[in-house]
Amino acid sequence: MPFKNLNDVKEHCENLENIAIFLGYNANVDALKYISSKNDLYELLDEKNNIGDVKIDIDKVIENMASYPREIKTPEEFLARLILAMKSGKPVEIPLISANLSPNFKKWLEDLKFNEKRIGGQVGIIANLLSLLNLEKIIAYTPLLSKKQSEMFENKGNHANIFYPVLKKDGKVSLTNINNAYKDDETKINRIFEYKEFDFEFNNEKIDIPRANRLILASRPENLRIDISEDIKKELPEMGKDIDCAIVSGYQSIKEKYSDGKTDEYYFKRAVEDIKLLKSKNLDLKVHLEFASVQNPLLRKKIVEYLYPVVDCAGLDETEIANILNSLGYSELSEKILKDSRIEDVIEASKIVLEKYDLEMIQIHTIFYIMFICKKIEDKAKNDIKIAQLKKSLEFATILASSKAKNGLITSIEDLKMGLDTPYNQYGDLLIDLVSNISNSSEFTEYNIVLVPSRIVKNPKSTVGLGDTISSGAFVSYVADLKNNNVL
Ligand SMILES: Nc1ncnc2c1ncn2[C@@H]1O[C@H](COP(=O)(O)O)[C@@H](O)[C@H]1O
Ligand SMILES: O=P(O)(O)OC[C@H]1O[C@](O)(COP(=O)(O)O)[C@@H](O)[C@@H]1O
Ligand SMILES: [Mg+2]
Repeated sequence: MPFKNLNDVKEHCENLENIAIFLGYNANVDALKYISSKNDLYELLDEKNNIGDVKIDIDKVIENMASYPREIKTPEEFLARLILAMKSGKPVEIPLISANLSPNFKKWLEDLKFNEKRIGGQVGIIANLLSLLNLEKIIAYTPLLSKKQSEMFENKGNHANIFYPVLKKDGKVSLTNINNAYKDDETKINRIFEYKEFDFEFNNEKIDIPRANRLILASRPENLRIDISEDIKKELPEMGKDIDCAIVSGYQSIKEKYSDGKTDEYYFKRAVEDIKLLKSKNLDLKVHLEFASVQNPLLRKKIVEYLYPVVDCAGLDETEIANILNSLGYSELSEKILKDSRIEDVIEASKIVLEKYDLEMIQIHTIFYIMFICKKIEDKAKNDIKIAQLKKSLEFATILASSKAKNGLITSIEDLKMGLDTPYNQYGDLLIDLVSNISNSSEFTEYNIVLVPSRIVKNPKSTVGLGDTISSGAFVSYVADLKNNNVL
């Protein structure tokens, strides 16, 4: 066990303090609605509750559960997807295109009471986490930065360490404290439905929610473009020189077509350029891509095909790897993962993706484990050290996740005691044995498969952002090992 007590965790955090990172592209405000009991759910379904003066048509909810709408335009479509999500206990994210919403759904959403607001989006969540872990420098880039949004970035380290690139009047770009860098932009608000484990009845069926989880209704503002303006873009090579790593994400917001005629291809090509520019003067720069749920299979495939070839590491959850496999034509394997969640299938899927795009490493997080898969180093002694380091990075990530699950937020390094005190889940030993058997099979002789069981919090305060927390914690620890002792 690499971390026996909080001091060991603190010591590990100190290794991260000389790391500088670039984060792009998505931050938003998450408005959270807690669904903690069947009564909270029945209230949403109640025909007479009239949220926004809207009468819910339960027959339509039932019809929509069968048709599984991928885009949501009405309250009944939303409630159908919510019940399906609760039935599965799996993470779900669905885009909301404001222009397409029915007037009823707009009124319903406006009238719905949310419990709290927090920073969201991969960039938002990761910037705040890495700030309190005292990283040297965090360049957090997001195209929209309203005043409200900029204030939600918390410079919590022992020095202000979250910066935003600002174009000055003299034409130079200056890295400015993000709290002072806001523009006249709109605030992007996502609605998060956090449900707990409980059972309920719907349409004469008893549904037992297997796991607390979240459904995200992700806004897609028309003027949000996943892009960096030319003035800032030209500075990327210099920025890249001064950082050790980057985490990119947010491509799930890219649309097939925009009102000005631009297309997804345009933005994907520019996104590839950004990564190449960041790496152009720093060949050691490591780039991690954090995946998210993408409902459109064509766009999902394009994210993978454009971007995986230019990044080093990929982070994703079990549903996301299954969906990628589906887009790449492996529908049978994808179905198996979605249905049975077998680790053997997840490992096979990861190997397919790792090899196809020549990635250095894949990190998968599921409810029961977090796992790295990467190529072995030939020298056995060095490889053993590498395995120990990778394991430590994953341990650190599970501690971060379970601290956040317990408390909703991580407010200081001291909070990590909560995660440290949470035991591994009950399948931990079994999973370690399974992975050890798979690692020893002839198919995996060239690979390290390193797994750490999750520390599941039974009644999590919230679950949104846990994946981002895990991925950034594991990746930054990996980069710190590369930088600080060069064994990997
Ligand atoms: N209740 C939980 N306790 C600890 N860790 C958890 C809990 N629920 C989820 N997790 C971890 O977070 C990721 C979620 O990743 P997403 O990218 O947000 O889907 C999950 O895989 C678990 O490892
Ligand atoms: O797709 P969008 O609109 O950028 O939003 C991403 C969403 O994913 C999150 O970043 C959370 O992701 P995870 O739960 O996978 O860590 C939310 O905070 C945010 O609402
Ligand atoms: Mg995620």
